Amino acid sequence: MKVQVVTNTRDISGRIAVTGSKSESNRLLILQAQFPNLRIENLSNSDDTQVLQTALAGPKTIVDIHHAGTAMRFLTAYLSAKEGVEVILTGSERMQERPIGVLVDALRELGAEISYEKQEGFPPLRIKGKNFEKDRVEVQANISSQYISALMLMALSLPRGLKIDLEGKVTSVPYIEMTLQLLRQCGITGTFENNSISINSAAHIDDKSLTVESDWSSASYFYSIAALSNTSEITLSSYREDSLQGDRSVAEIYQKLGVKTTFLEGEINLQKVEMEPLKVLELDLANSPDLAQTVAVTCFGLGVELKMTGLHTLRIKETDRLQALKNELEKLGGKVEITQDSLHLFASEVINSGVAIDTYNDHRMALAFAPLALKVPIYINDAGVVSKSFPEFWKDLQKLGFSVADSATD
Ligand SMILES: O=C(O)C1=C[C@@H](OP(=O)(O)O)[C@@H](O)[C@H](O)C1
Ligand SMILES: C=C(OP(=O)(O)O)C(=O)O
Repeated sequence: MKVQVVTNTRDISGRIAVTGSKSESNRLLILQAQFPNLRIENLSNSDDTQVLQTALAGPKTIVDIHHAGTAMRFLTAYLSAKEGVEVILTGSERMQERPIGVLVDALRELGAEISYEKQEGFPPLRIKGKNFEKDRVEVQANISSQYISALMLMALSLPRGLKIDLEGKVTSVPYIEMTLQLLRQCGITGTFENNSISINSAAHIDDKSLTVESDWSSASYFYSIAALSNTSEITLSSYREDSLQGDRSVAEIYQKLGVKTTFLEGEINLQKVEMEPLKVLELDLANSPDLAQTVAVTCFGLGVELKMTGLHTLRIKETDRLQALKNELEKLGGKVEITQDSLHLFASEVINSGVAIDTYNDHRMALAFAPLALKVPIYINDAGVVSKSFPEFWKDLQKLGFSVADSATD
């Protein structure tokens, strides 16, 4: 479905309840599979969480996790350490291009029986569950933190727990810290110090109910709306100042772009404030890669030059996000230079109107470009992609006064 997004007002107000964090939800589901006395509140309603729930619901011979990176990586470790399991773990065409060799090598080192069904280093995988006896492994940490979180979530099932030594520059660190904090909230002990992680064995946990905080990556699109508006009074729930999510850094980033965040009881309020216009924004997003698209589009809309680094993981996500951003921002009239790990957007005053944005099977392309409707009418191709993380997004935009119309023509 292609949609046209427009808005007649640039004064945006409203109240939105955002779904639970998909990162927290998917970690807690893997823990719940091991400890059924764990209760989870405010679980994400994203596709990525639903496919993981379905995969964990009962034994299957083929598990298809579609586009969900966390589900693919977490299940690979979880299933390979489960004696008696025999399964083929697969995903979408794109998932079959997203590397998993680093995780498979680490698991094989521990005693796993995993083979590649098609291309070496990529899904689909044939997994035969085993009891692991080793308690120490080395893993390359500069490609995806999901490999490390996957090992941590499985580690507690090993008889002596697991020590994981991280090699190279560790990327997306807050996601590793989130995994450790959630383990601790369940009563499982562990440490993460000096590139070394230790997780202790746990056979059971006390009855526990944990509430997932709403998704800060999803909140970023409302920050972009606030920044591109004339005035904004947007309230989002349920958020807290002591979040486990690294993307909470969106609040500090958008402060520089004129958005003030006020933490209220379980909510945040986003207000556009008057400030001297920013000329250049420089950011290292190695800890918050999922914010890259949001920030790039906001800066383009505001005519701010943007120099982003730390983007080495973007090329192996739902699409090559660096190339996709360059393609679509240039269709709108922007000038963008990319390298393997950086993006430079030049300040521009012109925004082409009525452009149809391609989304490349990537939810964040649709989510990030839609707020630009505050500047020019815009079309979003394959608008349904948002359901990977944020199924309610188009309805929520309408609540804020945007018109989102099915554009069946052309
Ligand atoms: O562990 C997680 O929940 C995630 C880790 C990050 O991936 P990388 O570690 O591959 O950068 C992030 O981009 C992804 O959306 C979710
Ligand atoms: C990269 C993402 O997800 P995943 O890697 O879990 O597919 C994302 O949601 O932006």
